[in-house]
Formats: sequence, structure tokens, C-alpha cells
Amino acid sequence: MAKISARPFRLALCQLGGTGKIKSHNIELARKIVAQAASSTPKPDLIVLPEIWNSPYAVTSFREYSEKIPEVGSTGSDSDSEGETIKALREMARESGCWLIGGSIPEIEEKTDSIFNCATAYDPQGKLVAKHRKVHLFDIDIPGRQTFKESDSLTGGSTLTTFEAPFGKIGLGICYDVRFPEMAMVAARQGCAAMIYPSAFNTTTGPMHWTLLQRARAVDNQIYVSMCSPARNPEAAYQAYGHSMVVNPLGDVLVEADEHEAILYADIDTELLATTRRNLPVTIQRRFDVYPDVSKGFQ
Ligand SMILES: NC(=O)CC(=O)C(=O)O
Repeated sequence: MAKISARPFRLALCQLGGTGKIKSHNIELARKIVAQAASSTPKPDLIVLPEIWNSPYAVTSFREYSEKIPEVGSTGSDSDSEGETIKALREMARESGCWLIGGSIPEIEEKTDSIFNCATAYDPQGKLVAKHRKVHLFDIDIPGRQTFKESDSLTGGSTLTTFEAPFGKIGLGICYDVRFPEMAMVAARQGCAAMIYPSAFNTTTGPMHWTLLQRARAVDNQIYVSMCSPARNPEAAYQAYGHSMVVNPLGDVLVEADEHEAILYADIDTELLATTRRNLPVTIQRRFDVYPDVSKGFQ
């Protein structure tokens, strides 16, 4: 179990609204909301965008809107290896002077012709510091209410993702990944202060599980948990839930949006991480002699 080494930091969630079928328009909307988030006082350290914001959230759109995404560490000098959204996200990070989780976009891997739902993160110099391909694809069928099958056009990723920033280590997942507690547990055991999920629940599963899952992941692992959604668009085929949220290690909801466009700010209190773990020391009371250590092989 790695110790959490983090300093207090400020998180800004951009619940982006107004996106539609025109990719360049979606990118301009993202630029505006990131710039607005960065201009607030105190300035946030880390800004977050939602899941699949440059494209409609539809299995029939992912290939058309997909882009190449280079490997982690890329500074964008080889401009052929990345698409317009990635170039724009690098600029947003540089211009804002903040760390940026650029939500997720559809990624094409040319050598296998596979499409992934991929989240990226950047430092304030625009360097790509993390790339997470959604591991658990959103394939559900609640008859008459919500049916979705990402696996019709997407391939699942096969790695877990964390990145180190000066304010602490952050775990990155995407939406449906939150339903798999092992992922957040591994991140927590690797010393992450927060698990952040660009997301897009819907008006069926949102009321059922959105808050419950974040509070569960936070309390189980005594970390901050946050999901950043797009705003709801009444004209879209997929009705995003909205309700972007940050939950603290005690399971308290610190901030929550409604369904409209919004920017939410939350202060990540590293002292609370420490006191929660001191007062309720479950992270050191686990009985891996009785049940298997799910994080074995990842530390
Ligand atoms: N959109 C998702 O990936 C997940 C979701 O909406 C849900 O789990 O519910």
C-alpha cells in the first residue's frame, strides 16, 4: 500500500453544454469553457472535461469522429501523429497554465484499425502525460429505458492509468469503469489522492447509481472521487445525466451540478485524506491472508 503524497489542490469540472454534430464547433466550446475555468480566482490546478465531447455519444459516430492519439510523453512536435482535438487540448492546457484532463474522444489506432474511447491528460506545457482507453465497455440493456452497446464499434483498453502531478498522483478511468471497484482500489493502493472519471451516465442509470458509485469508491478507498459529465442536450439521441460531482474520502458530496452547463470547483484537502485514514484505518487493516489482494501485480 503506497502512501499518498499530495498537497492541497483545486479541481475544476467543466460540464460542457451545447455540443452537437460539428466537431470544430465542439472544440471551440471546449476552448471557451476551459479558458473560463482557468480565469477563476483562485486558479484551479487541474481542469477536467467530460466523456466523448467532440462527437455525439453514439456507436455510429465514433469512427467518423475518431483521431490518432500519440504515445504518452509526446509534446506534439510530430503533428502528423495526432488529430485536431488533441492539438487543441494541448493549446488549452498551455493557454490556461493548468493541468488538464481533456475528457475522452474516440481514438483510432491505425495499425489494428480499432477505435477506443480514450481519455488524455496534459501538463501546463501541453505535454501528453496520460492516455486511458476505457477498459470496461458500456454494453447494457434495460429494455424500454436504456440500451447501449459500445462494443458494436469500440474496443476495450487493457491497462490501468495514473499520472503524477506536482499536487499528487491521479487515477484516470472513464464512466462505466467506475462500476468496477478493483480499478479504483488499485489506484488508491498505488497512492492516488483522487480517481477522476470523464463520464456520461444517462437519465435512466444516473438517478440509480451516479452518486452511489462515487460515494462507494470514495469510502472504500478513502480517496477523492469525481465524475465530470456533459450537460444534457434535449436534442441529442443520448440524454446525458449531467450532475458532475466531487466526493471526499468520507463519502460526502462536496459539489454537484444540475443538468445544465456549469463549471464546478472543489478544493482537495490532503489533510482530510490523512485524518480519514488515521481515524478509520481500514487501508491498513485489510486481511489479504483471508482473501486475495486484488491489487497484486500492480505495485
Ligand atoms: N456511459 C457509460 O459508460 C456508463 C453509464 O452510463 C452507466 O454505467 O450507467
